[in-house]
Amino acid sequence: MPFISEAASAIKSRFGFLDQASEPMPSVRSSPDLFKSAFKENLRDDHGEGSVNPSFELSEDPSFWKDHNVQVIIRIRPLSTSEISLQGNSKCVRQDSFQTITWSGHPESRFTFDLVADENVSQETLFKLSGVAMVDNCMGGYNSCMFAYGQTGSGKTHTMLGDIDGGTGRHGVNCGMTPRVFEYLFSRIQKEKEARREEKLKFTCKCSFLEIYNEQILDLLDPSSTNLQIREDTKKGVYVDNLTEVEVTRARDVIQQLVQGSTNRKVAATNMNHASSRSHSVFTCIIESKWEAQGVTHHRFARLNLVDLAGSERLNKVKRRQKSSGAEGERLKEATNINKSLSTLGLVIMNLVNISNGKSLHVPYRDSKLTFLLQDSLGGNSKTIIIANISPSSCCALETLSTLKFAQRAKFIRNHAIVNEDASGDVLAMRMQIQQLKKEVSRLRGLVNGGAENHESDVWTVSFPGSPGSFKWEGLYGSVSPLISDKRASQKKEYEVALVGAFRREKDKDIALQALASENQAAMQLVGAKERSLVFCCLNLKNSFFFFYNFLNI
Ligand SMILES: Nc1ncnc2c1ncn2[C@@H]1O[C@H](COP(=O)(O)OP(=O)(O)OP(=O)(O)O)[C@@H](O)[C@H]1O
Repeated sequence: MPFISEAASAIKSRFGFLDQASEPMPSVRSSPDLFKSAFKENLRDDHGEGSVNPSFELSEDPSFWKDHNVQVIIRIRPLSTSEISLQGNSKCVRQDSFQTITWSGHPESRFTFDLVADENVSQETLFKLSGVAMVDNCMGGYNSCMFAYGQTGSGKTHTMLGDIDGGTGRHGVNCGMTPRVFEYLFSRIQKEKEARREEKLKFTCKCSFLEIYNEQILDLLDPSSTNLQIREDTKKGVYVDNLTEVEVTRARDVIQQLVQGSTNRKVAATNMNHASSRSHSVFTCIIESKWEAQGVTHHRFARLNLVDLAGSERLNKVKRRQKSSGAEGERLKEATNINKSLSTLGLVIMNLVNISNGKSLHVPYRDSKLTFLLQDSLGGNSKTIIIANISPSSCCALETLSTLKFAQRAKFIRNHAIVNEDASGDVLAMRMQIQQLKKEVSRLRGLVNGGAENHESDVWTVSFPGSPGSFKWEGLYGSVSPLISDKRASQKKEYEVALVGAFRREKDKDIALQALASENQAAMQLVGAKERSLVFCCLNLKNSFFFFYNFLNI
């Protein structure tokens, strides 16, 4: 499809892809391979042959998302030719294992993450390690978010979008996370629908695509709209007012939206002469499903956010470049806005970490559009993956250290993801559900009250909106080590979230039950009234009959 390939090249330039010819990435033959044998085949697929030597065992933990809601991955891109011409092959980082990386400046600093992916980790492998689980989480009803962080040119767009080949329907080696995620999402939807045909399982997926440029939200699927506003709603959560939502039923629809949105970004870029890196982009898909089981209709909902953040840049660099290019203050304004929103992001993360360590702090979500929009993904109801992209070159040592520090802090964020699910149905089925929910509540209560050690100084009481009563939480902030206290705090939070969800569902069921009961009562009254009017009619008829009978006899 010529449209797709034209637009694909538009995306590449709009999103800051450099032409491979002008900026070739040398292949690093001697670097270590991160993969377990399970991934070698994919690596061969992508690279044409198994040319890399494994040295780090990559251990994927299938139960990771059961115990965690935030995953932090470091992705190291290959050295670029310009970096090689500046500093040769000199690197500022050294990878020690599949989870640890050392920044080799002064002082030397070692960092541990959920995964460190070096320059040999293919797009496909990265997708298998993070994208697959993210889609699975969404299918399970969890809000999910992936965002790419890093300095300008560190590989964020390569990771999130890569090269799009919308025409053939097959992924190229450099195809990024987003197209792969949707390809997998729709294949899973198809399989689920086939496997659960008797439950009448139905899915609806709606996409939107926006950018935050100079603290203004622009709809990339409707270029005529400007400065859209963020709203908050108890039911919908945080959303952007008047943002175009397009229903999609297959991966190709999504790619079309990506292409369309990215082309709109390119037009803006041509007119305003700003590059892709000057805006944050957020591609969102809302996945809703509906099915029937035991007379109850279930609804499930999940929001998937894929975020390509603008790259940070030191302002003195921008000023220097501005002087040499003669560009007006626009570039500086962009860079200032980007740095401001990224530092708000950093502050939000720092405060969230301090809160999870027991401090009481305000989280400045509303200080930037980015953090306001992503507040559920940061410390809220979401399972979140942060891919921090870095350049290994010594000439980016300070930027790389700053990204590693950011990622390190982000590792301590505690999110509280819950399954977004609801059910409605007939009275009997709902009664059964209430019974089950009551059992769930008493089980959770037992866990909360019985699971913790008894620290008398730490007894406190919590009550939830709509809950039948309050419950006691004992022994949280006693003389325990910060690590244990942290674990307990997070467990407690999880129980709290589960309880709130259970109480909310129980309350909803009670309300629905009451509504049905009053409907029933009204129906009974109606029947009563009908019966009375029928008796009245019969009496009238009888009287009339006797009247005519007597009349005729006369
Ligand atoms: N893992 C990788 N393997 C091969 N090439 C890569 C990798 N990561 C990035 N690149 C290349 O590096 C260049 C810069 O990457 P990219 O445009 O993705 O950076 P970015 O972080 O999005 O930059 P910006 O913030 O300016 O938008 C591109 O040519 C891209 O193809």
